[in-house]
Parts: sequence; structure tokens; C-alpha cells
Amino acid sequence: MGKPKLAKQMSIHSKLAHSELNRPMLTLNQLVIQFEDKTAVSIDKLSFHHGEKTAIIGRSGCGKSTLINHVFEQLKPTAALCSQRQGLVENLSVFHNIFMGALNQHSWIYNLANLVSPFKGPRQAIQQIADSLELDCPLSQPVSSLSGGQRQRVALGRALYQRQALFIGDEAFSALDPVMGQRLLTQVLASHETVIMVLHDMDMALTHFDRVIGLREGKKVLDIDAKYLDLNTLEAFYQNSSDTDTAGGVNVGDKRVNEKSESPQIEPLNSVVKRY
Ligand SMILES: Nc1ncnc2c1ncn2[C@@H]1O[C@H](COP(=O)(O)OP(=O)(O)OP(=O)(O)O)[C@@H](O)[C@H]1O
Repeated sequence: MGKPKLAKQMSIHSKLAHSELNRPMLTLNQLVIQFEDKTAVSIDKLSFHHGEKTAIIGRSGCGKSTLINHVFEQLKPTAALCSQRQGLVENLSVFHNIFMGALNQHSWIYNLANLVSPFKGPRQAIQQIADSLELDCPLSQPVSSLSGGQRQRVALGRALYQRQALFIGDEAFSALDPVMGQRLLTQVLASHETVIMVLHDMDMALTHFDRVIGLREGKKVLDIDAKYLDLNTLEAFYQNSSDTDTAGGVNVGDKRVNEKSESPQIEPLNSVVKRY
């Protein structure tokens, strides 16, 4: 009999009580992030909610990674991040790289013992994750000898091994072929109650997410239910077309799509200005 799929195995970690769904998870208020004299992100207000699957889109350099890294910093204790840079340790094995995702969930003695000689429990759990990610290399293989797509799946595995309710991904499927990318995205969505993901794949954003946030030059110019969007609109969004007005709205055909209304009971965090 085959091993259970990860989505099933992990669903226990992602069950939210019905009353928790759509509860505000984070509200950013007047967020400005600057690198020297360049403003990478400047957003008046943006909220994320429990149970929501949110895609963040926008042209290269518009501030997506900067925003998502800030969101992760705010939600760290309950979030797993699969970042664009991956942060894998080259000469360590697939097992060790995945295991390191959950170091902060165990004592240092347990971690050290597993890093020296892996226990059966974590070995089986990590093998199960590797199988579900279609990683067919041995767990003992060093990451330095893996292909780009395999490395990306190790980074995904490290995030999945944390078994958090919130998954934050930054182009987490970009090195995979489209069919595998779709399959693994479905798995990630099924195994986390809340997902916030930077994507360049328009089709994925439309078909798998509840909400789409669009950035342009660090500003939020789109924030709507995915059901109001289509591919043509998103393609137009990626061009410097007049479909996006200076007030930050987006036109769909001859209708203006409303920005997603913010819940009035949300308590905003204080204004944040980060300078690097
Ligand atoms: N560490 C840094 N130091 C200086 N500038 C930075 C740094 N990180 C990002 N930036 C700048 O901030 C802006 C936003 O970068 P960011 O990586 O957030 O964009 P992005 O939308 O994620 O791009 P991509 O789709 O290419 O990954 C860019 O102009 C980038 O050059």
C-alpha cells in the first residue's frame, strides 16, 4: 500500500474552528520599507485573514518579496516560509536541510542527536514528505548535487516539515515543470488553512486562490476576490496600461473592480517605517 499523501497527513495541523475562519490575522497600516533612498514598499492598509488563500502578483522588482518577508517577520511563530532564496545548506543532505525547518520546535539535544544520526521517527516523516514532493533522490544526498527543481522541493519540504497553519511562499514553484507545480501547489493549499503566496503564474493565481493582491512600484493597486478577475485583466495589469488608475483601482472591461473592503473591526498595527 502506498504512503499517505502529505495533504492528508498534515490536515490535522491545519484545522481551524469555523469561528476562526476569516478572522483578521494581520493588519498592516501605513507600512513603508526603504532600502537606502529607495522605497520598496509603501502601503496604506493591508489585512490578511485566517483561512484565506491569497496570491500576491506584480512585475519584477515591485516589492513582493520585501512585503512577504515583512509579513513573515510579523507572523513568524505560526508561519512557515518558503523563500525565493531558499537558504539551503549546500553540503548538508536532503534530510538535514528538511529537518532544520523545525529546529526551534525541539530541544537542542534532540536536534543534535538527529543531526548526527537521524531517529526513525523524523526519518520516516521526512521520507514521507520527500515522497509526496516526488523527490526521488536518497535523503542522504547533499543538496549541492541536486537540480534546481529538486532544490526547490527540498526548500518546500523544509517549510512543510514545520507543520504550521500558515504557509508563506515566494515563487515556491518557479523551478518546477507546470504539471508538477500545479500538483504541489494543490498539496500545499490542501495542507495549510491559510496561504499567502507570491506568484508569477497568472493561471495559478486565478484558479487556486481566493484573493489576489497586485503591487506596482511598492504600492497596492489591486486587492480583490479572484472570482472577479480573468486572465486578460491580469495580463493588462502586468503591462503599464491605463487599466490601473492612480487612485489604485483596476478596471475590468468597462467596469471598475472594487478593492476588497477591509473589515472595520480590524485593529491596525502602528505605522511601520523600516529603513535598511
Ligand atoms: N537588500 C536590498 N538592498 C537594496 N535594495 C533592495 C534589497 N532588496 C530589495 N531591494 C529593492 O527593492 C525593490 C523591491 O524588491 P523585491 O525583491 O521586493 O521585488 P519583487 O517584486 O519580489 O521582485 P521579483 O519578482 O524580481 O522577485 C527592488 O527595487 C529591489 O532592487
